[in-house]
Amino acid sequence: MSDTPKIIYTLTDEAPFLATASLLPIVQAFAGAAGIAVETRDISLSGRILAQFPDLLGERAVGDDLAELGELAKTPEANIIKLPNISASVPQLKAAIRELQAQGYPLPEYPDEPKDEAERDIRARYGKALGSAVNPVLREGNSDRRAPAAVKNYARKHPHRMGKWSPDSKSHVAHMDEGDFYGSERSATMPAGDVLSITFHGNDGSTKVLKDSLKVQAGEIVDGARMSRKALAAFVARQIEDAKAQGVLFSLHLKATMMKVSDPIMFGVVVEEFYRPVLEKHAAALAEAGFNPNNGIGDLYARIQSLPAATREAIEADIAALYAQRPALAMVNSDKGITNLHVPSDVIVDASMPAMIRDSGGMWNAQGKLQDAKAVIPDRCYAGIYQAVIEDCKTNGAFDPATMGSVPNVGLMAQKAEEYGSHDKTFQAPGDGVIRVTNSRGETVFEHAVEAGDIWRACQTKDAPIRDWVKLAVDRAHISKTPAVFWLDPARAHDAQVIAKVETYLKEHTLDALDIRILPPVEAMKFSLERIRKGLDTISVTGNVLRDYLTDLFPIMELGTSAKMLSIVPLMAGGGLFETGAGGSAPKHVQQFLEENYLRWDSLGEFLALGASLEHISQRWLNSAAPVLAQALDQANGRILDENRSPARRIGGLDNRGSHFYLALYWAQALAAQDEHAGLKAKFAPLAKVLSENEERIVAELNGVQGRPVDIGGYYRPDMEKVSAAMRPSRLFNEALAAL
Ligand SMILES: NC(=O)C1=CN([C@@H]2O[C@H](COP(=O)(O)OP(=O)(O)OC[C@H]3O[C@@H](n4cnc5c(N)ncnc54)[C@H](OP(=O)(O)O)[C@@H]3O)[C@@H](O)[C@H]2O)C=CC1
Ligand SMILES: O=C(O)CCC(=O)C(=O)O
Ligand SMILES: [Mg+2]
Repeated sequence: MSDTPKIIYTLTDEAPFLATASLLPIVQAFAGAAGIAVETRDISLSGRILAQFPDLLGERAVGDDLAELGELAKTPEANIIKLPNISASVPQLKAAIRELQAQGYPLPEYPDEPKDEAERDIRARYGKALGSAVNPVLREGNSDRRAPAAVKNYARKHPHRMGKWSPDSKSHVAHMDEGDFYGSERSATMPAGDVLSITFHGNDGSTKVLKDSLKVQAGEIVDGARMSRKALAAFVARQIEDAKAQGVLFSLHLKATMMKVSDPIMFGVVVEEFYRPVLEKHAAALAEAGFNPNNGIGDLYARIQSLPAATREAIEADIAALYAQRPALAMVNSDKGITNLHVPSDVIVDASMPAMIRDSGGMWNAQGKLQDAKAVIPDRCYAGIYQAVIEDCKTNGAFDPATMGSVPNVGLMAQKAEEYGSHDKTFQAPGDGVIRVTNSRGETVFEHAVEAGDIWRACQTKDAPIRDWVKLAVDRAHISKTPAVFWLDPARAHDAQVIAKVETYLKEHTLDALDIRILPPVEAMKFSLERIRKGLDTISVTGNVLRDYLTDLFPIMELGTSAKMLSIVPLMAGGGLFETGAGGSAPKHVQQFLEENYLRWDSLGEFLALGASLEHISQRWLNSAAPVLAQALDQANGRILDENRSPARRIGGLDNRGSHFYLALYWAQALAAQDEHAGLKAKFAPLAKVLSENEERIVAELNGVQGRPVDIGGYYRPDMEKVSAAMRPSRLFNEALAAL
C-alpha cells in the first residue's frame, strides 16, 4: 500500500459529468487539506471510443483509463468513486462518433455490416465501447446498496408524490410461457478447472465453433439457455392483439444496454412484429436504406431520408395508417413523437417499470396523458416480480413513502456474474441444429436444440464471488438486525446450483438470532411487500439481474429516485468501489440545462459515495484527518436534507450548483466546529467564515445565471472550459475555495 491515500474520481457523461465540473473542485480542496489526493480518470463514452484508436489519433490519442481502473480494482489500493455513465446503444454510439468526427478526430465510420478484415477490426474496437462496458470491468466485488438512515428518515418526513392506484387498473405484465430462457435453462457446477467449447452442429451436417478456450474454474457454475425466435414472435403478435382488445398501451421493457447482445435482438423482433405489414411491403427499399430493426423504428425514420421522396412518403403514410390499426404505443416523449419502439436504450426495464408503478401503473400516451399499459417483459426469469407488485398495488393501493419499510440489497455481481457477463457467449443460431457445450475431454456438458435465429447464451458464476456474497449478506443481516431473503427459484436450473452453494456457505457463519430464508422471486417479493407495508425492512439477497432491478424499484418507491442510495462495492481484493446511486445519467437533465442553464441533478449519491470512500481511507490508511473529514461530511449531508438544500426540479430554486455550495458551507462549518483535529479546524475556520458571510451573494451569483440557453460545445465530449465556466459561475465562491 502507498503512504498517501488516493481517491480516483471518474469523469463520465451527461448530467453527472456536468455536476462533476462543480463538485470536483470542492472535493479536491477539502480532501487536499487532509492530505488525500483526488485524481480523475475519463470513462465517458467519448473517452472510451477515443481510447480504442490510438493509432489514428496521433497527438490527440488518449489513454485507456477504463482498462487501467479495471486492473486497479483487483488491488487493495483501489478507492474509486464511480459515477453513472452512458451504456450506449448503437444509435448513441453512432451519434458520439459523429460528434467526435465533427470535432476533428479522424475516426472511421461504424461499419453496420463489415465487409473485410479491416472493417471487422473497426467494428470490434467500437464494440468495446458499446452497451454496459464500464460497470462489469470495475465490479470486482459484490454490491451493498441501501438508503442511509438519514435519507430514509428524510423521505418519511417529506414523502414524494406517488400516483394513486385503482383496483380496476388494466396495467399488467405479459411474459412468455414457453420457448424462453427460463424454460430452457441448463446448468452445471464444474468439478474441476477446465476449458470448454461452444459449437453449433447444423442439421445439414455443418459445424461452427462459436467459442473455444472458454476457461472455467473448479466450483464455477456454467449455464446455457435458449430463446426461440419463433416463439417470441408469436408471443409478441398475440400481445399486440391483446393490447388492442383491452384498450391499453403496448410497451416493451428490456435491458438492451446491459444485455447488449441478446436484448437488441429481442427488441428487433418486437419492432418487426409491430410494424410487420409496412416492413414487408417496403422490404426492398428498407434493405437498400440499410434499416436494422434491432436499432428501433427511429433508425427507419433516419434511414429513409436517403430514399427518393416518393418512397419515403409512401412508407411514412403506411406507418401512419398502421398506427390506426395497432394498439397505442407507450411514449418516451409524446411532444416529439418518440415511442417506446424508437430506440432500444430509451426504455430500460430497471428504471422504466418502477416509473410505471410509481405513476399509478400508467405510461404516457401520444396525447401526453397517463394510460394503463401492457408491459411486455418476454422472459419469465424475472418478469413475475413486477406483476406481483402491480397486483399488490391494485389490492392495497399505492405504497406510502411516509410509512413504508425498506428493502436494501446485497447483490451477487463480482467477476461478471450471471447474465450480465454473458455477452461474449451469446449467439444467434446460424441454422437449425444443436448448440452444444463440451469439456476438454469432448464430453457434452449440456446442449440445446435450436432453430435459425434463436438466441442462445451461456453465463458463468464463479465460486469465490458466491461465497463472498453469502458473507456480505450475513454481515448486513447482523449489522442491521434485519431478516434477509435469498431470491432464488429451485425450479430454475441455475438457481438450484446457487442454492446448493448458499446452503454450504451459510454454514460458515453464526446464524443465531438471524432470520435467513431462501424464497423464489415472486414469493420473496410478496413477503417483502407485506412487510414493507407494515413499515418493516427486509434485506433482498439476489443475483446480478435482480440486484439491478430491485435497487431501482425499491428506492424509486421509497425515496422517489435511486440517486439517493448508498451503493458500495467492497472489492474482493480489499479495495473499495463507491458507485453513486443506482440510477443512470438522466439525459433529460442535460436537455433542461442546455435550454435554461438549470441543472436539477441531485448529487446526494456522490456525497454519500464520497463519505464511504473517506471512511474506507480511515480504515485502511494511517491518516488522522480522514475520519474527521468523513464525519463532518456526514453532518453536512444531514443538514442538506434537513434544510432542504437539494436541487428543485424546476428553474427558480437552488439547482445542482447551489446544492454544492451548501455542501461546502456545511462541511466547512462542521470542520471548523470540531475539536478532534486542530489542523483541520484551523484550515477550515476561515473558509467557513467567508462562505457564511457571503452566503446570500454567492447563492445570488449561482442562481443569477439561470434562464438562458447555455453552450457547452458538445454533448458526448463537451468543451471542458465551457462546462467549467457554466458550472462555476460564482467568482466569490471559486476564490474562497482557491484560498484554502
Ligand atoms: N450505473 C450506471 O452507470 C448506469 C447508467 N445508466 C445510463 O443512464 C442513461 C439513462 O438511463 P435511464 O434508465 O433513463 O435512468 P436514469 O436513472 O438516468 O433516469 C431515470 C430518472 O431517474 C431520476 N434520476 C436519476 N438520477 C437522478 C439524480 N441524480 N437526480 C435527480 N433525478 C434523478 C429522474 O427521474 P424524474 O424525471 O422522475 O425525476 C430520471 O429521469 C442511459 O444512458 C443508461 O445507460 C443507467 C443506469 C445505471
Ligand atoms: O451498466 C449499466 O448499463 C447499468 C447499471 C445498472 O443499471 C445498475 O447496476 O443498477
Ligand atoms: Mg440499475
